[in-house]
Amino acid sequence: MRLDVVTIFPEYLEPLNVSLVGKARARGRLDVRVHDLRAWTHDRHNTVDDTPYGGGPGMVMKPEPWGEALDSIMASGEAEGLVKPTLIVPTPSGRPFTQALAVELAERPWLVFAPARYEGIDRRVIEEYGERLEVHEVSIGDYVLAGGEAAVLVITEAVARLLPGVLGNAESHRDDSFAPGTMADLLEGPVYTKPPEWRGRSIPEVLISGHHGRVARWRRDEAFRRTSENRPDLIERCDPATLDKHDRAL
Ligand SMILES: NC(=O)c1ccno1
Repeated sequence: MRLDVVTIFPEYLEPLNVSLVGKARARGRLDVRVHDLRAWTHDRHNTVDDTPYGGGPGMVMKPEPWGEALDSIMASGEAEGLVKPTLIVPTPSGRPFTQALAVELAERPWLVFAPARYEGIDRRVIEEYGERLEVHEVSIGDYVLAGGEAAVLVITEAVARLLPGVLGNAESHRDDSFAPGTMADLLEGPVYTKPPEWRGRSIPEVLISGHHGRVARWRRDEAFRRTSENRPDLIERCDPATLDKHDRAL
């Protein structure tokens, strides 16, 4: 997967050089290219924003630098044999970024991120590229950040960990919270490791029972309990047949 990020704060994306994403890049699973939007400005001040039409607070990101940047990046990808990227625009007014969308995006060969600053990007940029590309305006939560770069880090990690060969154990994301399938979209339950006793706290006996069926049942029940406590909305969403299927599989 190739992944391009256009930003006025390239240094904000330094974390993409470390940990899981950094290792994926080192293994050639991920080709990450960070671009400074100001490279596509032509005035002395490298201007990327201006006052909003209709008045109001703050500034809006100008369409010209974005248009030149996205056209240039698309041309570079096409020169490397890539067809068209999926454009991702992190914004508090986007649709929720979910594990299901992460799974969908992990199947794409090329993602381009357009994290905005200020009050956002001139709408005509989304309209222009929406006619040519698949565009996802996504929110990582019901809060407003100073810019979309933090959301790019979140989305990139959620997608990168799903790429083949990135997670050490290919099974690791099978039981992820929110992962469709065996845990029926329930939250992950509690996890434990050695030592068996810590500050007078022991681990659930079932986990050292050696009885895989009992362990699986315990984990499912704990996932159900934690989901009921923290995200009852997910229980409502659960398809009873899926839950039953999981029970039958235990
Ligand atoms: N909530 C978000 O995804 C977001 C992106 C930029 N600002 O907020």
